[in-house]
Amino acid sequence: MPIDPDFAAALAAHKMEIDEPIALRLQQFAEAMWKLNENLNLTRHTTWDLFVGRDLRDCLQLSPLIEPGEEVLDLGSGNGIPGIPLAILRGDIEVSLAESVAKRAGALNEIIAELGLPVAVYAARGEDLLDDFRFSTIVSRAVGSIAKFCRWVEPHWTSVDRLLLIKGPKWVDERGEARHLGLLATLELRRLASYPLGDTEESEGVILQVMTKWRAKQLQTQAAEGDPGTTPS
Ligand SMILES: C[S@@+](CC[C@H](N)C(=O)[O-])C[C@H]1O[C@@H](n2cnc3c(N)ncnc32)[C@H](O)[C@@H]1O
Repeated sequence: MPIDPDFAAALAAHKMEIDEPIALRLQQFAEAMWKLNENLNLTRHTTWDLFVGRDLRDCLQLSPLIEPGEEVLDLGSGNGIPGIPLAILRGDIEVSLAESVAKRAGALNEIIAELGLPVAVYAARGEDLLDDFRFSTIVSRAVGSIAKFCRWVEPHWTSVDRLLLIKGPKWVDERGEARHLGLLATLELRRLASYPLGDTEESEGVILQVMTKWRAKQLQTQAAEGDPGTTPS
């Protein structure tokens, strides 16, 4: 299968250089997802320009923030973003997807099978999985506010090291809300990446890392002692 010229043009327009074998896998993902979208309402990003400029941009910003060997859960995977592109971009990590709507989880399973990716799909609420499984990082986009995530994960911080949340410009308001509700008192929130979204000049995407202050301190101590630990700070 050759690279779709419109996909190649969108990558060039957004100044993204991706090795051809990886680009072909990403193309296969987008096409499989769009096919299922006709019945399942998985995405409104149905052009190569939106797929590259929004979806892929977020995934390419997220990818380098994850360490080799990490076990990553995409919570609220929906159309598979960011989890599936992440699994394509990073063969050195283990990706699982959680999607609470059974039909969408079924669609994710179909896409995973078509791409032959070693990714587990759970038709479940992501936070409930933390009763039985452990992940080093939960990644998520467009699922809930910072406050919502703090509440979901609050009883489960022994089952996850950190959250990496992809957010748009409203993240500052969300942080204010979470602070106001006292939900960040024992947590450290850091902005690890910010990048233009291209909608307007001011429109910015960010990747926020949330972890317990206790865990952040532990990682700092490990770094000072020359032990890389399991997740970066
Ligand atoms: C707006 S979609 C976002 C899909 C994708 N992450 C993206 O960025 O395009 C949100 C998805 O999260 C799912 N969802 C919401 N809360 C969830 C939870 N606690 N656990 C698992 N899935 C959840 C919804 O069913 C929906 O499919």
